[in-house]
Amino acid sequence: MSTILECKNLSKAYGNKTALSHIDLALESGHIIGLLGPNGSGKTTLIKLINGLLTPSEGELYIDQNPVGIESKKIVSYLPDHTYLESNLKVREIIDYFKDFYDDFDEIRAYDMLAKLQINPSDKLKTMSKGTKEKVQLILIMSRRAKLYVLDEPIAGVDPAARDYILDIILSNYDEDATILISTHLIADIENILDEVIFIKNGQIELTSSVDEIRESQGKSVDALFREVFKC
Ligand SMILES: Nc1ncnc2c1ncn2[C@@H]1O[C@H](COP(=O)(O)OP(=O)(O)OP(=O)(O)O)[C@@H](O)[C@H]1O
Repeated sequence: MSTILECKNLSKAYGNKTALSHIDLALESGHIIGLLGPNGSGKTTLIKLINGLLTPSEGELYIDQNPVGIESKKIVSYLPDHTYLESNLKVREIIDYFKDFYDDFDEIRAYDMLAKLQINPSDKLKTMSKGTKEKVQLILIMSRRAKLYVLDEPIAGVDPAARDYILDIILSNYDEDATILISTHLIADIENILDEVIFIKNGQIELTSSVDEIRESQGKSVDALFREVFKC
């Protein structure tokens, strides 16, 4: 197992507003990790730094031993918290774009997941419900053979009945030595697939732990511990 992501004394401020403060973090490959914290705690800021959409105010960030840049972008598959796909396109046209754009895009995997979720590749995005659009975007992101998947609120718009099914599909399609970092508020829905959690509060790491450790040492679920730690 190797370190897929490392933050050293990482800070980010927007003007005089500190969003992340002196974060030290190392993530091992081969795990599914929940990035959990209340609104405004710094999750999206960290995710944007990982993806090179923001630059640190201080400190360093390495992905698979490389600083964030062209090399790291080749191995990170990123699902942002908003839709950016052109809504006038059909799903199969977007798949063609992804194939051209990413060497590691696995078309067969994408069509297989679409079929399992009964999404017609000939449909245009603009004809789909918000939840179905989110499913399509997630399928595209998970169809890359990336080393690190970074998912910002992946199932927020998906109905509860479909969430487990989607999570199963994600799990059955990703390589076991890859890493998934998931930011979510839907902890109870997702905690069964998590190996590790990071609790983040006011831009600082409050806790990093394996899920098993939380259950064994605290005798509670991640969701219950989160509610306790972040009680308003
Ligand atoms: N562009 C910006 N300009 C100024 N402040 C910002 C900007 N983006 C985020 N912030 C601030 O940085 C802090 C962290 O925000 P961030 O979006 O990273 O939190 P989050 O944990 O992702 O929140 P949520 O769960 O609500 O999505 C917040 O206080 C937020 O107001």
